[in-house]
Formats: sequence, structure tokens, C-alpha cells
Amino acid sequence: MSENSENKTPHEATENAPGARDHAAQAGQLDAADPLGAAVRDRFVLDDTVYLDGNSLGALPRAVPGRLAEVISHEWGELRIRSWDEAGWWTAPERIGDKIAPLIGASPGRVVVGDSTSINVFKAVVGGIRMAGKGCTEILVDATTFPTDGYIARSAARMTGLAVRPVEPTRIADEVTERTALALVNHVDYRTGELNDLPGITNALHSAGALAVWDLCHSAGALPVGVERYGVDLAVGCTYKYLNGGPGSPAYLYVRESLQERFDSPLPGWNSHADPFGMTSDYAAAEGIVRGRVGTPDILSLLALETALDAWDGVAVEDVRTKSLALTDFFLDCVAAYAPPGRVRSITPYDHGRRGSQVSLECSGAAEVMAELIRRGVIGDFRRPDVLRFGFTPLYTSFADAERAAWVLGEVLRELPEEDAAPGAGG
Ligand SMILES: Cc1ncc(COP(=O)(O)O)c(C=O)c1O
Ligand SMILES: Nc1c(O)cccc1C(=O)C[C@H](N)C(=O)O
Repeated sequence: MSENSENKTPHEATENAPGARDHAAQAGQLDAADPLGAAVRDRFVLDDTVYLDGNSLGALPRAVPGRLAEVISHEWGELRIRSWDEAGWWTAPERIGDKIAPLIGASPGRVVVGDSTSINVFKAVVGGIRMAGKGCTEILVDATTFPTDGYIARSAARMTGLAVRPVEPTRIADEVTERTALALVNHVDYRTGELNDLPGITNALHSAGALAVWDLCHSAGALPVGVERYGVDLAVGCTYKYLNGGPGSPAYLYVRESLQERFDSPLPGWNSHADPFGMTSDYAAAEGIVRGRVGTPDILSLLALETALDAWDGVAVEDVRTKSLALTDFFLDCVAAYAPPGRVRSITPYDHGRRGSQVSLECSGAAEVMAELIRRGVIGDFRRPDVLRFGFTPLYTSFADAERAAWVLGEVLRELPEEDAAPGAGG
């Protein structure tokens, strides 16, 4: 595999002869030796395109359509209202939370599934502020965050009378003060694929008396998170990326066990009530992670997610991480070999300790280049102004996919001369 990829950058490549597809044989060897390999890949519906957009929408697990058909025809069609009890609909948010828990390093009873990530950010930030000390006057927000977290955090701060200070993740340890209630940080940067230092940042926040709130959207299912091991206080994440739950599948909220009793949800809907069918006008929060619930769960999406998570049977997230790093190393090597020198530059760190499971390449005319890649069957995505994003989902991405994507990228870059590729074009 790429022993010295950390010293090599795509723009240093010198060999670009079209036809010198010299990494293809290596891809075959790596796939043959891959312990996740074809059997796990076969759990997904794939076609002959190279799908490198699982960091935005994961592929469809093969078992989901049949399960959904059964839920619709039997549980909804025949059992109807009885399914809330008889088919376990009512308890699905906690049950499926327990299925996600091991993937992020949590014990049972710490994760509840429901609502969107944006809504869970709101619950976590306001809930965190309500647990913070009286003298706190501000929250810190990852300056590079996916926008929704920033928008929600600013609104939450406005509602609670606190200030918001955007801080680069690497600066949080220096910027946190005794007046900081919490910091909201993305574990992996959606744009660059950079992995932020969750243990170090969490520790620094705790040393200053602040809570650590993590957005795991781009890390859960791609690498071990270790929420309990590192003492994370609150975390949120989506399930439609590396967890393959489907478009708009419900998100999750993690609350550290020792904080659950103090977790005062800003959205105390009836599903989080200690006695929801008491239908009383007074609110009494349920015990435990149930208090992270709001209203009626989105059962069809929830149950699709539950079956999607079966694709993890027998798979260790540590093995997924090993393959993810091998895939991204190999892709960077292939890009170095196949792309015309100087046309792309990786903005994803080469250092394994700082890399998530995607490779982002800065490229002039990126919108046009990605459109052409997609036309040729290589599906990544584009983020303005000039970033090509390639997400690697170790459960189903093969080394052959990585090689083919880099090869087609090389072809496209040779055919679209740089001067024709307007920087920042498209949206
Ligand atoms: C880091 C991060 N947070 C939040 C979101 C979005 O959350 P929601 O599912 O609420 O749209 C995304 C992606 O869409 C994301 O990448
Ligand atoms: N959630 C998405 C959607 O509903 C439509 C299109 C894309 C998305 C995404 O997830 C974007 C993604 N979070 C990103 O990293 O850019």
C-alpha cells in the first residue's frame, strides 16, 4: 500500500502518460486481500458506476427494500395501530440508538434516534447551555463547521443570552475560558475531510469547565469515535452518510450517562414525557436517554435505518478505519500517478491522524470536472468554489473503485485544459 504517501502530493507527480494504468493490478491485489471485501460489499445495491459519495448519501443496503415492504404491508397495512406495541414501533428510537451506540463507542442507553441533525444540534446546544455554570457568557463554535450547526448555535445562543465565538478547532484549547459553556465541534470537516482531535479538544474543554459537543456526521461509521472513552458530553450525527440509513433518515443524539439526569431538553415533546399516555398538562421528563425524544417518530425511515445497520453485522469499526486509510492512501497514490502535474492539490491531510474518510482535491474548474466525472460514471461531489470531494465507504468501496476514479479523473483533466476550466465556476 502507500508506504510513503505522506511525503507525496499529487502535484509532484511526474508520470502522466495516458495508458500507463499501472495501479490497476495493485488494486486487484488489495481487493483480494481485503478482509471486508466482496461479501460485505454484496450487502449493498451497487452498479457499474464508482460511487464515492457515501459521505453525503450512503448506498442502499440490499435488505432494506424487503424490510420496508414488510413494514408497509404487514405492520402498517395489517396490524395498523397495534404496531406501536406489537411491532416495537414505540421503543424504536432507543432500540436503534443502542444499535448505533457501539459504532460511536457508547454503551446501551446513551443514544436516541430521531429528528434531523439540525434539530439535535439545537437540543444538544441548548441542553448543554442549561447544564453549564451560571457565570458562562459564551459558546464556541467550530469556525469551519458545516453551516447548519453554526446557524442553529447562533439562534440557541440568542435565545439563551449567550455570545457565540467562532474558533478554529485547533485553537479551541487556547481560546476556551471559564466563561465558556460549551464548544460545538465537527469531528470531521465536511469540506476538507480533516479529522479534528476529539480526545485533545474534549480534554481541553473539560479542563476549563466547559462541555464538549461533537457533530459526528462525517465520522460515525467511518472511524472509531470513542465518545465514552474520551468523555464526550453530548454528540449528534446523521445516519444517511456512512450509516447508510437512506435519504433524510433520522439523526441521533448522544448524552453522557452522568449528564442524563440534568439534561433539560429545549424541545420537551410528549414522547420524552415520563408518562406520555397520561396526557397531563404538566411536563415530567422521562428517565434516561428517552428525554432526548420529541414527537412521534418517523417510523418508516427509522425501520429502514434499523435494517440498514444490519450491514454492520460482524464488522468492526476498527477494521473499517484500517480500510478507509488504505483506500484514501491508495487513491492519493493513484491521483499522483494519473493526474497531470499541478492540476489538483489535496486539501485533505496526508497524516493519518488528521484524515477522515474522504479526499478533497482543490481543482480549478471543479464544477465542470465533477460534472464530467459523473457523466463518465464516477460519482463524487463538488463544493464551491473549487473542491472535488471523494468519499470512501469501506463497507462497499473497493480499491478498484479508487483506481478507476483516479484514472477517469486523469482523463478528464487531460481533456479539459486548465485554461478552459474556470476557477470557482458552478454551484
Ligand atoms: C457536519 C454536518 N452537520 C449537519 C448536517 C446536516 O444536518 P441535517 O440532516 O439536519 O440537514 C450535515 C450534512 O448535511 C453535516 O455534514
Ligand atoms: N443532507 C443532504 C441533503 O439533504 C441533500 C444533499 C446533500 C446533503 C448532505 O448531506 C451534504 C453533506 N452534509 C455535506 O457534507 O456537504
